Amino acid sequence: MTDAPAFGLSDTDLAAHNTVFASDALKGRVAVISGGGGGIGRAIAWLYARLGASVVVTGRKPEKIDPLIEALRAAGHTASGETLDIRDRAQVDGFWARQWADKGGADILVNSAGGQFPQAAIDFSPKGWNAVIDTNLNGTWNMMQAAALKWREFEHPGSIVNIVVVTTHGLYGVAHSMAARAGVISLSQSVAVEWAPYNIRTNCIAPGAIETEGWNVYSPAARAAYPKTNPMMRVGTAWDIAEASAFLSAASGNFITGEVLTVDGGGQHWGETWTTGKPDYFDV
Ligand SMILES: CCC/C=C/C(=O)SCCNC(=O)CCNC(=O)[C@H](O)C(C)(C)COP(=O)([O-])OP(=O)([O-])OC[C@H]1O[C@@H](n2cnc3c(N)ncnc32)[C@H](O)[C@@H]1OP(=O)([O-])[O-]
Ligand SMILES: NC(=O)C1=CN([C@@H]2O[C@H](COP(=O)(O)OP(=O)(O)OC[C@H]3O[C@@H](n4cnc5c(N)ncnc54)[C@H](OP(=O)(O)O)[C@@H]3O)[C@@H](O)[C@H]2O)C=CC1
Repeated sequence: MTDAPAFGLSDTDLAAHNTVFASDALKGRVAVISGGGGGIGRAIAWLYARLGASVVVTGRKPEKIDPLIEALRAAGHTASGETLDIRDRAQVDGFWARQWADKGGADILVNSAGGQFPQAAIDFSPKGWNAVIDTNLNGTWNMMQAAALKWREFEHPGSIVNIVVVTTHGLYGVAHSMAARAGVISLSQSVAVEWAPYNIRTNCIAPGAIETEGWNVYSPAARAAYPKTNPMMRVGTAWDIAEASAFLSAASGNFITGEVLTVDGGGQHWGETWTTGKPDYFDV
């Protein structure tokens, strides 16, 4: 079990957390979750499995994925996984080919793989910029297109949820990620139309400050300010995102496509998040 993470919910928490959904809300569905070993992806894997889905978790590090699969199976759920770098198109295509050839295809894709490092934009190195764009924009696209090609080939309906960030207001020190995620949102809105004839829905979730192990890249001072970045004056949990994602993936989302569901405690309307710490210039 990947228990007792430094930040966020443990497998024990996720196995027992209350849910508003019926236990068969995703019965018989196969859900692929990229970044499934991370904080939000792991919560999504637990919730979807508990709602009856067979979950397939992917990520680069087997040490994050393997214990999760073991824990899900020990709890009686159907789970499998593969190591996969979403930036590597050949790996992505190979994964989707195997998923359809040997593992029963897929109905749902959740792209939770992603991330960035906090730095003032003026100091970005070309390599750092490219790493974040490649991960969040190209990597997400690789997974989306590879999934959609299979859904078109097999004339099978599909649903995609992309986990992005709030790009409209108030998140600073991660301009590379803002650029990439704005790209993912626009892309998702475009293909929501283009792929509607294939019965593929594409939506995004924009989380606010959600306490997960992904917060390790932020300084203690930056993290300490996160609860005050929204009018609810607290941070959210990975479960908040998992339930929003389930809403979009399950039948409750059947008439929703091209949407961005913001789950940020109202932070898009009030508050600001400085991942690098707030510069004195703005501290008036
Ligand atoms: C509430 C707040 C909002 C929260 C939002 C969240 O999403 S939270 C949760 C989200 N979770 C996460 O965000 C997960 C954590 N994030 C990551 O894993 C990475 O940021 C990644 C997504 C870019 C992966 O990149 P990768 O696999 O390629 O890893 P790599 O290590 O090889 O880096 C490549 C290059 O990037 C550069 N560079 C990297 N770090 C720094 C830095 N601190 N400083 C400066 N530059 C940095 C550097 O150029 C480096 O190359 P070098 O110079 O070393 O040869
Ligand atoms: N937590 C928060 O406050 C917020 C999070 N988000 C976004 O939500 C998503 C999930 O975040 P969260 O769970 O908190 O972060 P985590 O860092 O816990 O999880 C992200 C996961 O993505 C995986 N990943 C990163 N790069 C790649 C890659 N190239 N190929 C495959 N997998 C990759 C990592 O797995 P591995 O290391 O094994 O590759 C990691 O487990 C991210 O996109 C994040 O930016 C958005 C807003 C706020």
